[in-house]
Amino acid sequence: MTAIEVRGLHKTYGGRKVVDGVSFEVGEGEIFGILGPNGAGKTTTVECVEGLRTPDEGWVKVCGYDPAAQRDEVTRVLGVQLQESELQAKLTVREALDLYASFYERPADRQELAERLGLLPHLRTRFGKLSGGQKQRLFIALALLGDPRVVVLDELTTGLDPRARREVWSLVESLRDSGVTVLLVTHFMEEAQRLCDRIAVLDRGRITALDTPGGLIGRASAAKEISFAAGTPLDPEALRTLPGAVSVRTEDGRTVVAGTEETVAAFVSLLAREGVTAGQLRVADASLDDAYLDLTGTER
Ligand SMILES: Nc1ncnc2c1ncn2[C@@H]1O[C@H](COP(=O)(O)OP(=O)(O)OP(=O)(O)O)[C@@H](O)[C@H]1O
Repeated sequence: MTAIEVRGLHKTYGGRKVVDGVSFEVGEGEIFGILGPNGAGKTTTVECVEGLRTPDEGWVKVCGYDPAAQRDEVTRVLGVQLQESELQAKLTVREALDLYASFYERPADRQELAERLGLLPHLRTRFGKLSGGQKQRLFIALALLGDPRVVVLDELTTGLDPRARREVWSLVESLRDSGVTVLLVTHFMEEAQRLCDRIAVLDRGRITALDTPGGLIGRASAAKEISFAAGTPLDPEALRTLPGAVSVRTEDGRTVVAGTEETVAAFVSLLAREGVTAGQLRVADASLDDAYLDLTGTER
């Protein structure tokens, strides 16, 4: 089953195309990430999915409904994360839950939701007094009040400390486990790598890659990193000319060779040939960070 279908989306502001032919599908129960540099068109794209903006060209379906024309139907199936500025600082958590529950014919059980999101101890706390992690948990609760089949989360963990971020990640995973489809906009590679089943990399309004995190990493020109103690007696030139080697650098007292599977095999042969033992040898997969920089050619 397809939960979200986006076809040939275009949006122009002041003569500049900010979304330029974006198409993708999100399967039911999937966590689908949209990753890209500032101004890539991520928010514009997801706001077209939410029905908050109307595309110049192209169309969107959410659970088969058109967000622009079938608002009521879409409201019933889609949960949208609010931005911080959209809640009054003086509203308590309970009041916010009550207010947003009143928007739905059959809202989810508020008590159960508050419990699931760890908000029970904060029901009487005013929004303005909540920590960053608590605010985000409240936003997730509000997005889930209509018992949606699909939720859109835009930069959910921006500004959170690592512990709060991990808590929010666990919540998103539990959403998926309960069958909810998640469309997630993020700047964080670690977040995308951990949570997303598939990721669309958006750059200057176009999707430049769409794959699983593992698939994207596999496309990085240097899919493997070999590192070892810098004192290991190996000729730098011999390292640079290993087949598939992309770069050789020194980092924190270690020599790091970026390359491919072939580089790793050739490196092992080189050690055997030279009769050298590489101190503190490690071979690691490239990260989504490396793949992202390769795919967008942009610094985040
Ligand atoms: N209503 C608008 N009017 C004019 N320009 C806009 C409007 N909305 C967005 N833009 C421009 O469109 C481009 C894409 O914006 P968008 O917010 O979709 O990008 P983004 O990928 O979400 O960026 P960020 O990661 O910084 O949030 C930006 O250059 C932005 O300035």
